[in-house]
Amino acid sequence: MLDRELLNTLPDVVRDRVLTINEQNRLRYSGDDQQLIGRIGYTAPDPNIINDAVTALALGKNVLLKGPTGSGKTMLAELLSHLFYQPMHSINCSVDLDAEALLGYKTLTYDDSSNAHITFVSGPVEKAMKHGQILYIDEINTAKAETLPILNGVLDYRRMVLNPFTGETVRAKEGFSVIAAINEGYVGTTPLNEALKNRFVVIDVPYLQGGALGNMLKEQSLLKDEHVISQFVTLSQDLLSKVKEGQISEEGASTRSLLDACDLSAYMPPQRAIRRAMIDKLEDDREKAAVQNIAETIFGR
Ligand SMILES: Nc1ncnc2c1ncn2[C@@H]1O[C@H](COP(=O)(O)OP(=O)(O)OP(=O)(O)O)[C@@H](O)[C@H]1O
Repeated sequence: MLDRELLNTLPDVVRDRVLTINEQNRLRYSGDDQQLIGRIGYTAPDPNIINDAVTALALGKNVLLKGPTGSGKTMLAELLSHLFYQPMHSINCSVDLDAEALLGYKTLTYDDSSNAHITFVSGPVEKAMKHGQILYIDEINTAKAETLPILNGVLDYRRMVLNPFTGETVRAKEGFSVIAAINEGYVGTTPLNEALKNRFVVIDVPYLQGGALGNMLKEQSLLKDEHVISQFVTLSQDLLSKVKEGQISEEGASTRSLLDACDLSAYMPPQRAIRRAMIDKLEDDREKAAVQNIAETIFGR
């Protein structure tokens, strides 16, 4: 079901467009494809995030979600897939990502008479293009610079790619769209090449804060004590101030880690939960001490 409350936050023209695409896709997709349709779960720190991402996609733009680790970029991509009722094919980039991981690979198959055939198994880029569906490219800035140019033609007005393994020129069917995510400045990432970045509309995805964070923690975490949840919201706020002052790195204030700490706190004292889920992940001793101090101020020793 579409989330009516969420849809009502969108301007009329955008909402109508989403409803039309959603309805058309509902009639098109069944079975396997339905399993690739994302879930509702993302809470936006600012309603313009969803509004602008939906608008850009409805206009056929590529969307680049930019934000720190665990800020909900994948969840937002899933929500967009859900809103458009459009299956989503995902690629998790890394330095090992190669053309085969994007486009597909050849393999040997056997028919009923045990005769061997070489068949091509489509990768996520080819599948999303041929079916006119969503391609989600996670951590696009961890891929090797040599691999990404394959995507240039896919991302611009041509919407096509030459598959070197089959010799086929693949053209995207209507409805094909691309959502990518980057985590700028994180270890192991490189700044995204300008030509590639130029092909996207950029949406910033910051960490949730305040009341919206409290509601999300209430909904998603195992912790049900409202007072302790509000203490975690304060912890997050104080951590983000330290991030702004440059005392701790952005991932020290990750919503994902905060959620883990809340879950653990349902079964152990918050201080220990914070150490396991947040402090011990950090490399730098000064950062560890800074988080520890904040936690002690809020939860006591
Ligand atoms: N705004 C949010 N709304 C709902 N859940 C959130 C939000 N932000 C973070 N979360 C929670 O944190 C977890 C991590 O979110 P997600 O995997 O989408 O982050 P990400 O930005 O894609 O992370 P990474 O950059 O590490 O891939 C989710 O499973 C979800 O439970």
